[in-house]
Amino acid sequence: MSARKRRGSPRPSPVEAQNDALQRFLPLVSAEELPLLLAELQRPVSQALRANPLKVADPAQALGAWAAAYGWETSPVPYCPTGWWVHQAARPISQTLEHQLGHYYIQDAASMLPVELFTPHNGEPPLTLDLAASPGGKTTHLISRSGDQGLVLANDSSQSRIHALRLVLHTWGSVNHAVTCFAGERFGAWFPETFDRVLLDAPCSMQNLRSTESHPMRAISPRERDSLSVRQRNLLISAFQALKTGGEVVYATCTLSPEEDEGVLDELLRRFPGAVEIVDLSRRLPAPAPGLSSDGQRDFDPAVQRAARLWPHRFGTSGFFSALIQKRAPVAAPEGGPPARSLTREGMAPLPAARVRDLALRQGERYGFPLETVLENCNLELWQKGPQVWAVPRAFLSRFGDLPHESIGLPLGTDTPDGFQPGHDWVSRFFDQHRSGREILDAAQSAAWLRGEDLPGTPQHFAHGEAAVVVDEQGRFLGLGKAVTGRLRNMRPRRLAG
Ligand SMILES: C[S@@+](CC[C@H](N)C(=O)[O-])C[C@H]1O[C@@H](n2cnc3c(N)ncnc32)[C@H](O)[C@@H]1O
Repeated sequence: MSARKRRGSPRPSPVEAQNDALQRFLPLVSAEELPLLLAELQRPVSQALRANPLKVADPAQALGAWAAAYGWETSPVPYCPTGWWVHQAARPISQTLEHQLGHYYIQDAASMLPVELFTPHNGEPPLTLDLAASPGGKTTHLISRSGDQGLVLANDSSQSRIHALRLVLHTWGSVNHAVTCFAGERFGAWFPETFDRVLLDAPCSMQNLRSTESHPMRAISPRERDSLSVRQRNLLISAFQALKTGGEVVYATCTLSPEEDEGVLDELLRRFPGAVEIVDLSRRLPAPAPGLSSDGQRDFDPAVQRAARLWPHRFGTSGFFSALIQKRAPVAAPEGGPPARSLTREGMAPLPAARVRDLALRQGERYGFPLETVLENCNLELWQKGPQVWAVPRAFLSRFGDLPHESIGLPLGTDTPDGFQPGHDWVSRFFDQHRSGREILDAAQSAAWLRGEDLPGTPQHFAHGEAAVVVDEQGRFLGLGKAVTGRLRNMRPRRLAG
């Protein structure tokens, strides 16, 4: 039991925690900016969303259509072309079909900055490591930025947060990713000089000056802060070692504590002199938001001012910190290879070529879906695990084939006694390419279907046990159905019931 509990003193409320943090940060804000910060903190922060270019061909056009349909008042997030604030909403942004389908992700606007900082790739699609990824908001952004080409290795050390990460990536429709669960500190030794991009969205004290219902601020002791900054430093060193020379690391936190922000960058610069280049972000942002030169007790390396410190009044966000770091020279890394467990030991086996051809033929005949072309364009192979068939990234197999993983790629579907049943997330991702085998529902039927009900009556165009792609009158994907005697059985995943 903690000393506080033994003494019976109550924990500071989120508002008290926010006030404490504000008092601590006040000396770091200039006299001219202070009134702006205080005024900003009186305003509620607007919700924001980021559109999914894997599923939405023209994000701006889609945003316009959603705004009209759901009564949203929006404005663009200036540094993220796929991001918008939603200031007013007749229908909440968390309660739409498009949200369920992964057409957009709800994300604080500050959190849209870090991934936008990576330089656009040209040539080979990038090999990306997301070192602390759960629940996966920024992982989806990394996947959008690479067009789901190359590979995103999404890692998080917390087993209890892996399920959420996997779900977010499957809903987003990503195929070229793998999920692992290791301490991020190990990657520098396991994979030195390997990745083109590394994102470290570090575990932090969340002293961001905005306490919301979903993310209440809590008080942090100096001891806790110190131990967090040691962890952040070790994670950033590991991220830097795992990066290829010439590659980029983005370091981000959702805290304004200098010990966890500029202080961590300062230590990286000292650790690897001559190898670390902190990129000047002043021209990359709509207005300057420089890092601090000092925390009041010690002066930092002047290079850390090139980072972005988002006091809430800069862009109307929560407090946030981000830096883009380039690797100019190789650095020493501890020795030690990664653990290995073959895919066969995981119960996975490559699908024989004849079975792939057969599946492709049936998918083509029934849904007009060009399976082999999609596998080729996305650089995927089909593997079987139990009754499930998975589309697995070749980039994972060739580089990390034996690395124990939590999941890789996306399920294409499942073998059932009634034949092959396509996977919901697969069809949702490649919906436009499933041109036939559709069942169109009217408005009343669609509403019932979305409540999880079956559709009464035997569907005409489907053999017994066959899967139908169910759409509404606007042509939106409502899930898959299975034709059985007397009804179309609702196969929407239970997680979407509501
Ligand atoms: C700020 S959150 C990441 C949020 C995520 N990037 C997103 O955008 O949705 C930090 C994450 O770091 C993870 N974490 C904490 N210590 C870690 C470590 N040593 N190695 C890897 N992950 C760690 C936590 O489990 C937590 O999920």
